[in-house]
Amino acid sequence: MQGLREWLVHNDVFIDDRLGVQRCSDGSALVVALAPIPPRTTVATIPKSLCLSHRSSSLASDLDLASLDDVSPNIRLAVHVAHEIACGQTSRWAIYLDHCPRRPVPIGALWDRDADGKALRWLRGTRAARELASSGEDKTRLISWFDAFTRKLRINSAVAALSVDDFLHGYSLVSSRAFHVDAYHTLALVPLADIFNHSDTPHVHLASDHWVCPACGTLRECSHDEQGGGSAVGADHDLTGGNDTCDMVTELDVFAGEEVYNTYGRLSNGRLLASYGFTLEGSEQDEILIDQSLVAEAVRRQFGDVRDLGAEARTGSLWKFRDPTLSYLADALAQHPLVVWDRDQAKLSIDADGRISIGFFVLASSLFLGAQRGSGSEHPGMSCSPDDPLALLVELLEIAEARFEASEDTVPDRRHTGNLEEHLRQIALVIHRACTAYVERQERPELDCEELLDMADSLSGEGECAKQELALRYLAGERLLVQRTATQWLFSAEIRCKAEERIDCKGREV
Ligand SMILES: C[S@@+](CC[C@H](N)C(=O)[O-])C[C@H]1O[C@@H](n2cnc3c(N)ncnc32)[C@H](O)[C@@H]1O
Repeated sequence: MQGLREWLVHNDVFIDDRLGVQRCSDGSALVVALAPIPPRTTVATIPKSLCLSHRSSSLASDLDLASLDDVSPNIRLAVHVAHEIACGQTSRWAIYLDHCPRRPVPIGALWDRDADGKALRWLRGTRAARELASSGEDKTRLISWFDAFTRKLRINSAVAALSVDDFLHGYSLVSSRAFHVDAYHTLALVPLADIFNHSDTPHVHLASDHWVCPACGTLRECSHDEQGGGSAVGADHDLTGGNDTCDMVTELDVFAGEEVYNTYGRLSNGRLLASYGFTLEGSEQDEILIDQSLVAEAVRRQFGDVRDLGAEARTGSLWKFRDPTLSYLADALAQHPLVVWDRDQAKLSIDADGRISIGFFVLASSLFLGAQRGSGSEHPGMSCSPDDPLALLVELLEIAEARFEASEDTVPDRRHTGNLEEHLRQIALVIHRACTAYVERQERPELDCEELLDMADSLSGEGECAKQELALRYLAGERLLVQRTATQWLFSAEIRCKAEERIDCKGREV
């Protein structure tokens, strides 16, 4: 890595002497601390002019690439990166690119529908599969986009010689290594910053002034200010001076000898797998998304109601809390063991601790809460009016917490909670049913986390096997979380009995 370090220093990169860059036996690289480093230390500064972006690459002013303005930043930068790699030693970034993976990084987005079919099957019905679908950029689509793009190029265009493999390689580097730098470069490869691995409790983060002139990249006043910051590239770029750097800044104490981790963002394992090709065990940022249709169907089956709750929730007519209510609910849920606050009321999710989002709980409770609105029915011992669904909701949450913490039917005194207890039992069963249905849509729903991990352990090797192993470990993590959530809601013996009446020992509905 000495050659890379020299190249970085030669290009005005500052690297704290306490940082070491190491190459591992598998060819990957990482950053270690050679001595203790306190928090709030700037351990590296990288001039933005050294970042490889669509603004700085040797194709920056190539008119052939004007059509790239309409594609995603990932695809656009992938073409520029692929071209720089193809330039070989004539590229300004040759030494840096030599230290990047030479073969495509196996990010989920590039898994092949045929060759990696088994691995992809293990992802069926998971958050990872959802991430792959939502980006709209899988291998098949990328290949057809590239085909169409290159067909429109002039024969002697600088990018006409690129192969689809070059492009996919570039795409995998961009997906797994690029950062959003600022309003001018947008997405870019940032040498050195991209050697840090990711953690959900990172030591460093990348700091960069985002609000530069989007037309020329300067931090200072410029002629584009009067024009309202145009998007055309001016001839008089000024990328020098000021704090025109990307800085790596510590946010924790770093101890001598430990690996120094960055953060790529608050990313779920599904997203990490799709965009970076790895997952974190026990990640605090993990989150599973549950389809509205699953919860709506569970409500329908539990309460025997035929209304299409999913549609109601989608149109926002079900529940919309206003600002003062939002903070009240957020406070009520600050320490709740089963439900977590989320400003996005439409989000139905399970967090890394197995807590469901408030949107999930509200949808699961919707028929009950909705039925109370204006019903005039009395709830013995209730401190809220039946016309006040918010108070009812908070009361339900309080009882759920008390029941869960006590794990038995002793507190709070049932006489004071009246028939709310019975409604809560129904809601708990809805949540349990929705979680079970989530697993039912996945591959081999009868297998638990341990069994999936045993299967992953039995696989070894590279390529397709490694992808299958990754997919199995990912699925095992999801299964553990969803089954834990489902079980958490069976907090009283009565609910357990009711759930057992309709599911077999493998969690399947009977
Ligand atoms: C920005 S690069 C980090 C540097 C990289 N290790 C290298 O060899 O240059 C991101 C890639 O590093 C790997 N990576 C990063 N963080 C990781 C982690 N916590 N566990 C496993 N792999 C990780 C993944 O392959 C990911 O696609």
